[in-house]
Amino acid sequence: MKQFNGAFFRDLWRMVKPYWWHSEERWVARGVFAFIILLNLFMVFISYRITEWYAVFWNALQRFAVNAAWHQMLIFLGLATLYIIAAVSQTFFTQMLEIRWRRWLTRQYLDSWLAKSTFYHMQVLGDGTDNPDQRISEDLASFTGQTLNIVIGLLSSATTLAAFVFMLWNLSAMITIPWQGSIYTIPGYLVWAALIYSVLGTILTALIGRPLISLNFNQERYQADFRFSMMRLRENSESIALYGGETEERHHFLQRFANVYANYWRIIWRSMRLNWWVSGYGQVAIIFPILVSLPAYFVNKAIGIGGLQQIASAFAQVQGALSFIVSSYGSLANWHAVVDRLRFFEQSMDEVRVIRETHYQIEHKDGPRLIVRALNVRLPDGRELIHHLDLDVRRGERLLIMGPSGGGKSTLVRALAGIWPFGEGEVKLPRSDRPLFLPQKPYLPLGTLRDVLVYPFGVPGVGDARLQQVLHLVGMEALADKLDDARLWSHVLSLGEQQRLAFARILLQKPQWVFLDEASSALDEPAEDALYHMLVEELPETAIISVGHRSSLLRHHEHCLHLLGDGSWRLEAVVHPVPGGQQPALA
Ligand SMILES: Nc1ncnc2c1ncn2[C@@H]1O[C@H](COP(=O)(O)OP(=O)(O)OP(=O)(O)O)[C@@H](O)[C@H]1O
Repeated sequence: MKQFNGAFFRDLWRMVKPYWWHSEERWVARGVFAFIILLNLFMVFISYRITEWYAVFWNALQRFAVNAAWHQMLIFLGLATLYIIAAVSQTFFTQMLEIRWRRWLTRQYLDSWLAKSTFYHMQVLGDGTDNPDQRISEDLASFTGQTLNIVIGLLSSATTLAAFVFMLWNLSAMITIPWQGSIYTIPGYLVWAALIYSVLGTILTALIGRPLISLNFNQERYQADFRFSMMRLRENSESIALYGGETEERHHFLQRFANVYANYWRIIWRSMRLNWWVSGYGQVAIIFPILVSLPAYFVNKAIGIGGLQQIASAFAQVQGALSFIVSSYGSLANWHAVVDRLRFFEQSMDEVRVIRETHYQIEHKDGPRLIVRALNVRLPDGRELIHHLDLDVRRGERLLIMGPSGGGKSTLVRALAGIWPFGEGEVKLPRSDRPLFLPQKPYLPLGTLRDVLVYPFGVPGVGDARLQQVLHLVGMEALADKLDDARLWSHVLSLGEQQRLAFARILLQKPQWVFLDEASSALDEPAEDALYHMLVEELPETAIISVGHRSSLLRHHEHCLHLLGDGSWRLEAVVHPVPGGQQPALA
């Protein structure tokens, strides 16, 4: 069992406070919560009245008082109607509060996760947070739902318990026990009987059922493992089919399913033991309150059938309230785990923020062109990839970055884009220009081909004719009539075709600055050549900064930055020969 210590409650408070104390929705939330508590108190009051009603109604039946019995029927109808209205409203308002709280938290978490590329930095730093998507989609739902249910459930059980303990205490005065010629009254006799019976019963239920908590927890884990293994097959279907790895994969799936199967049998056996006990205990609960009240009924005839019914009903209420409190430890353990996971996720985001603020000394400023001054690019462990880089690129100029594999070319592009958090120096770029950064593997969002083409900024007012023209320019005219097809484009198109679409994006967005990180590496040389030609022709004002390995790219660039792999670098002008002459060379 997890510890409900100071640290846990501090964590919980940090998660609860922003919505209930600072958010713009706090007054609505508090109002709805107060109303739910009022409804709860009202329901306890009605239950109390119904329990009293038992006595009056059954006594009327015992006396054969027809009119009184009918009258009591009408009273019951009124009480039951009120109870139903309160119960339905309580569920409605609780669910409303839950979804509003969840919406608010989801927005907060999404904002923190997406802000300043935190999602990317968490991955770069390998901070150990598994599945942030699950934290946001599932854990936030569990957190809001469970927190409200636990708080409201415990409050309502405590008031029920107090009300019916009070009732049983008063009824106890009527019960006298004859013993060796004298008559005794035990103060609160029924209360003690109810408490001892319910507490013992619920503790035993809890002890027998306790292993089910970890068994159910494991079951979820095994199921998730099983599902995840199949998801990997879906993601890597082509490679697995090419390798012919089906037998191996089947073996893995069945191995994982074996865990699901074995654990489920443990659940079956444990549930059976629990059911023996719960059914027996439930049956005895019907007779036990009557049994302890019989002396009062038979010996001194202080209570009638009605009194017995009232006692039985009050007993059931006390038992229900106590068993909620005792057995809620199961949901409490689950709730604790959810709070831990969310706090861990929050802390990871905070840590990334701190690291970014302390390590990120690459200043990004507004400037007339791309100006890089004294830029050191580092790895997360502080190792220097590029030392003291100075660079100046004007609009319309084209720079090629070359160097050995692992020399830091992509990392430099990341640093220029402002998403690489390690290093120091200064990068200036005109703030009003929206630069476009294209990685080697283009990201194709889910949606229609039109959505894919205008990602990420959108192109207001662009018509089909323009989209088709652009597709034609990048050699993808075959897709011209598929603008509204919604497919998993990243799976349908080859890497080269995806890179062509990325070039189409440049033509549509017309950025002033384009950074191409091996963005044409999957194309053959003539195709790459044609795309670069077209780019220069269509967007002569745009600066192009490319990363590439092929020397054939030199002919499209005016300067070449060589990263030498040891941190040093060399900037050279590309000498373009007269048409028809040899390949371009470096000065
Ligand atoms: N998140 C990271 N954590 C640690 N090291 C990293 C991380 N990302 C990149 N590196 C390291 O930084 C170095 C430079 O990587 P980068 O991708 O910039 O090289 P590159 O010059 O673009 O290589 P290639 O030509 O193969 O694409 C590599 O040694 C790589 O392992």
